[in-house]
Amino acid sequence: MKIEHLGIAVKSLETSDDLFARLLGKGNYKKESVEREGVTTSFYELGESKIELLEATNPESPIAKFLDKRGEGIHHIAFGVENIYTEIERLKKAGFIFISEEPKDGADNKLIVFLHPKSTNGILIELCQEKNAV
Ligand SMILES: CC[C@H](C(=O)O)C(=O)SCCNC(=O)CCNC(=O)[C@H](O)C(C)(C)COP(=O)(O)OP(=O)(O)OC[C@H]1O[C@@H](n2cnc3c(N)ncnc32)[C@H](O)[C@@H]1OP(=O)(O)O
Ligand SMILES: [Co+2]
Repeated sequence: MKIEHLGIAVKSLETSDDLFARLLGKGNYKKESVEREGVTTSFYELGESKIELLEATNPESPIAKFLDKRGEGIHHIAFGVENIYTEIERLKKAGFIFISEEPKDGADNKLIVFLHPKSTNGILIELCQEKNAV
């Protein structure tokens, strides 16, 4: 398991892409919308991990609700795992609660699930696995 990405909620990708390009000294490598999640993402490589900027595409988006409640900032930590199904079972046995136990298509060619922050010390944790690894 590794930190695959840090998810950061932003109001405007245009503004934040400029800020992160200046901060990291390089541009994003991908911009991708995932309508099911109500987000447009913008990815930056950072060694073994990535930064995923997230802009809401509609007011019902989890990102829109997060921004309304907490403003811009770190939204979630994504763990990269070898086998998402094995990890779901392991974590369920260890007492963690999933928002949905069924992996879904995420951005950047991943399968993803989320644990509920109430079972993870108030931190939204995402598990993600390369899609072509299954
Ligand atoms: C495109 C996919 C991409 C990828 O990597 O591939 C992504 O990462 S998509 C990211 C956006 N999608 C999600 O976040 C999906 C999972 N999130 C959810 O299902 C909801 O956001 C949920 C269930 C965490 C909260 O939704 P709810 O409608 O219950 O909102 P509330 O504001 O009522 O929150 C309830 C409770 O949870 C706390 N909360 C909400 N968001 C976060 C967060 N990001 N980190 C920590 N805690 C969070 C919120 O403060 C409430 O706590 P309370 O003590 O009741 O105030
Ligand atoms: Co993510």
